[in-house]
Amino acid sequence: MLELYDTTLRDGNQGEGVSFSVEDKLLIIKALDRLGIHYIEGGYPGSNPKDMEFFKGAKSLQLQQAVVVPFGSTRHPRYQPGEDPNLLALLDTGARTVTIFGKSWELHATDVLRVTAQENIELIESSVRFLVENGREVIYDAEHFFDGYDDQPDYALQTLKAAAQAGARCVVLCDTNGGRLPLEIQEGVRAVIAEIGLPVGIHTHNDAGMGVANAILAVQAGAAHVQGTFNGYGERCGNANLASIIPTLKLKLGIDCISGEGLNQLTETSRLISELANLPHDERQPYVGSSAFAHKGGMHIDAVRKNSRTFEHIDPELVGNEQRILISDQAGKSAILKKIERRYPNYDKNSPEVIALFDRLKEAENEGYQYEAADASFELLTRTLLDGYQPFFDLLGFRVIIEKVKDHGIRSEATIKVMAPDGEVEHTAADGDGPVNALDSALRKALERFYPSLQEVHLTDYKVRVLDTQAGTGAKVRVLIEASDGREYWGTVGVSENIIQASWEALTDSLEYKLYKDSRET
Ligand SMILES: CC(=O)SCCNC(=O)CCNC(=O)[C@H](O)C(C)(C)COP(=O)(O)OP(=O)(O)OC[C@H]1O[C@@H](n2cnc3c(N)ncnc32)[C@H](O)[C@@H]1OP(=O)(O)O
Ligand SMILES: CC(C)C(=O)C(=O)O
Repeated sequence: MLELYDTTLRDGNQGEGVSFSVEDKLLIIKALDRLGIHYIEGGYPGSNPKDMEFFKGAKSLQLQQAVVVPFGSTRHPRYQPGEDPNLLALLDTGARTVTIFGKSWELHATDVLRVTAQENIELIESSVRFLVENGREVIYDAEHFFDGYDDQPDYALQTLKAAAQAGARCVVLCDTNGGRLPLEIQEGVRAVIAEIGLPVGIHTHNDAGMGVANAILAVQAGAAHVQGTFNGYGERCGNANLASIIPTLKLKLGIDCISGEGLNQLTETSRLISELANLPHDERQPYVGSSAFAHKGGMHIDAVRKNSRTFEHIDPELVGNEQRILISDQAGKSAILKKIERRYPNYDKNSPEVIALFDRLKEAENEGYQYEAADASFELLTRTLLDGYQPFFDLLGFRVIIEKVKDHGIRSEATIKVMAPDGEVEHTAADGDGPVNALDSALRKALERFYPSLQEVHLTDYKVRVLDTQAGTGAKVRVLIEASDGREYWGTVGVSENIIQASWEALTDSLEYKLYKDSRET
């Protein structure tokens, strides 16, 4: 069985902008355990009090299968093993498996540790032996193995043999600088397997964009343990991305490293980790990004409607992801049919309704509307054209006042008049941080009496894009709003030369969609 070793919480945490709290780490460990990861590197206890603290909390975790591992280095040349603070910190965690790294490249021994090549071998041997004699299972990470092997193959192998003779359970070959190419990795792994009677692991970085490819080739060359981080977090360009490695191993190479149910949780887990890292999820990530199975070209959408295998390398559900159809000016009638087929199963490409919607879409996109991120506006447009949908409210008028008095702040106020379907007219006013906020508040004030569920809606994103920059301040703008009611997110769009009008369109679509959605649910 191939071992999966996750180092998001240690090497991933070395990535720019990534810093997990103890609580984040505990949540991530539970998610990785549910997924089926075998080893989770939790942190570097010799590095900082937060990581030491983390290992105290980790002891009480009830995990199904994952082993939580602390990470550290071989002893410092200044200390004997029994005095080395870093080795003692590893023992202090109480973990039964520990990982330490040592130098495989003579350059690092002489220029960084400032010891001789032979002294470096002794550091490795004595550190591993000390941990083994203290009852620990040791995973030995050979830092810069491939650079060292390229420079002096015999020396690099000697460092591994020192770890093996001292009792390491497994040696992990690292492409620490991330600059090696797949065939070099394959050759190195094969050479080590031929020389060392231990399971061999792989740990690669992405500095040449080869992180995942290098890990996969290593496994094909016989590596039995693969390290990586979720979402590819890690120092510089990051580590090999486990969210790509795992499905590739399981689905392409048939390596049974994770269960089918585990694999189904891949997208959810990757998103959770982005969330806890407080970083935007990379939607272009293979397998787990929302663009991974999103089709935009009209011909491609036509093909996936006929058979999804034509443009999908795997079934997205296997990794917990889903197919998405993007509506844009590059869509054809098949794209429209795919979007509406559940509600209107009897339409085909020649239905006048479909042609009308297609023509309106092309026109609207030409005017600057973009429905790719505005599914809710597209749904309302569809319902209006195909079913004569009647909106829940009708705007009779609004006025926005922006007032600036010297030495005082700027003030925005909106008044609004709307009519509900029963003919009742509501006239309200509200202040706001800016004109759009004032309009939003006045509109809600007017409508919430009729439709209390609008209180659940909040705007989660507001984006303005200038469409014809050469027109200066007279340019047309596109406003995209994302809203949520805590259960669902939806996007709406508005376009105008007037930013208030564009915002108004997107805003009203967003409230209208909530009412439409609620009416469908009841
Ligand atoms: C490839 C990797 O990702 S390996 C992991 C790298 N991760 C980190 O560095 C994050 C955690 N590191 C830390 O918190 C700190 O560097 C500490 C606490 C470990 C050490 O802090 P300091 O004692 O102040 O040392 P500093 O960071 O300045 O220098 C690193 C020291 O580690 C030594 N060192 C580097 N690799 C090894 C090794 N494999 N074995 C033993 N010592 C090592 C260096 O020689 C240097 O010691 P020196 O100053 O006596 O020459
Ligand atoms: C020491 C190892 C595991 C490492 O982080 C690397 O080589 O990148």
